[in-house]
Amino acid sequence: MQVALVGLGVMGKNLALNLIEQGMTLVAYDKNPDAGEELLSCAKSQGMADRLHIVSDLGDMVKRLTPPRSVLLLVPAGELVDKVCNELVEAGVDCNDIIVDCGNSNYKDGISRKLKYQNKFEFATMGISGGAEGARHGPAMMASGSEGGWERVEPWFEKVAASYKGESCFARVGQSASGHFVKMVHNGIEYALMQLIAEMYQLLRLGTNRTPHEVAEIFNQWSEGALNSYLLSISSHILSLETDAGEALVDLIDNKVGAKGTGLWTAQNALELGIAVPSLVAAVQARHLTNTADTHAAKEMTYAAKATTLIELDLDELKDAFMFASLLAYRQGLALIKGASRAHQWKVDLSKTLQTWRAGCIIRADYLDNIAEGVEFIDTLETESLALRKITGQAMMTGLAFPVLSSTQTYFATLTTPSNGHLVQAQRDYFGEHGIKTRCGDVCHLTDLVEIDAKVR
Ligand SMILES: O=C(O)[C@H](O)[C@@H](O)[C@H](O)[C@H](O)COP(=O)(O)O
Repeated sequence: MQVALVGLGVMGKNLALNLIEQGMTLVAYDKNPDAGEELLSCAKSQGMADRLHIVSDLGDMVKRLTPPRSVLLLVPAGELVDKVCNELVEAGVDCNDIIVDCGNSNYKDGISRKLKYQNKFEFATMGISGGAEGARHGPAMMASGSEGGWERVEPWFEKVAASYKGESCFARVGQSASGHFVKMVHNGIEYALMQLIAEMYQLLRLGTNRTPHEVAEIFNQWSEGALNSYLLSISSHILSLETDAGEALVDLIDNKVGAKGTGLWTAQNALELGIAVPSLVAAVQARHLTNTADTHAAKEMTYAAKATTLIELDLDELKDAFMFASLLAYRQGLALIKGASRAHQWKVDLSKTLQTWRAGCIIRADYLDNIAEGVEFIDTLETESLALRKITGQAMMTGLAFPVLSSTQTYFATLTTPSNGHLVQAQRDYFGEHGIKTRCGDVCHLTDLVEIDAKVR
């Protein structure tokens, strides 16, 4: 099986070695010739160079591929994807060929590209998760589209991808560009879980005066149980790392957090679709806040450092609260995928989606076993929901910031306690006559129910 790959950055280079290792013959290209050289020497050192052909331009790539061709793109999201697609068209790809955009592209670009290239070649989208390690040894692959080209490459990707309990973590999750939407939401959940773990660390370290090492120990214990997850394990490892001088590695790192866009898109699309994912949105804004100090606005807002308060914490309660909040982050993400699939008629298969998240990806976690049975069980977790409420209250008393923990508690409380929406509706009708709906279902105005002599001016 011959396949081509454009883009030999961190993900591209590692996926290339994985594809070759799985028996594919690979034609690879990167506009930076050093990237090709580096891949070739890696392949040589692993005795796999015979199935690798580095080409110096896309024209040569197309010539070397036996039709029908399969080309994977792992280039930065944006106009570069179109530049490569157009060059491949000039080089001779045709309607029998499939080009799969595997980068973190915005799904909206995926939708427009499917239309744009429909008479030139099959354009398909696939989200790949797992970082360098995942790409090399088995990533999660969230593909989409029902075109003929997939049947040709699917058996190979099922081998290249991670597997969980004998099942591949490659799947076509739905129609159109839903593969990129699902990967985007994967990253939105990733943001929330990373921030939640950082908040647990902050609460333990500054709220109870523990060292990074002691926090690493606690996370380690949690990883031995149902809370085992990739992000918790790497956080425990990071917190245990020290310099030769005995300094905690984390204390050498600046607090400003980067972001490449998928988290932001998740928040934007949720707001556009009117689907509440407060934990995922809070995680995006938490990153923005770490960069606020540099913004002009901050220069006008000088907040003197505030003292924090130490608290006593029940570690079992903290663990239950963390578990519950983590489950609710997935729940919000799955609700967003469901809502978008309905809005775009993508027929996204949530169980296939969850299967792709079982191994290889960044948000892989043992408790996905439970979620795969359906998220309803979350409502039965009384002890954990009480723990989240209690821990959130205690955390607030420290004076430290817990944007994801608190927004997750609020999300659950909003879904499980009486709403205050009736007053907000009354306010809207009072000043804007926007109308209200009574509990009996009648649509009217306040003045249809009571006499209002004089409104507040
Ligand atoms: O699933 C993955 O393998 C990662 O999510 C990967 O896609 C990348 O590391 C993120 O895009 C980083 O995103 P930020 O730069 O926005 O944190």
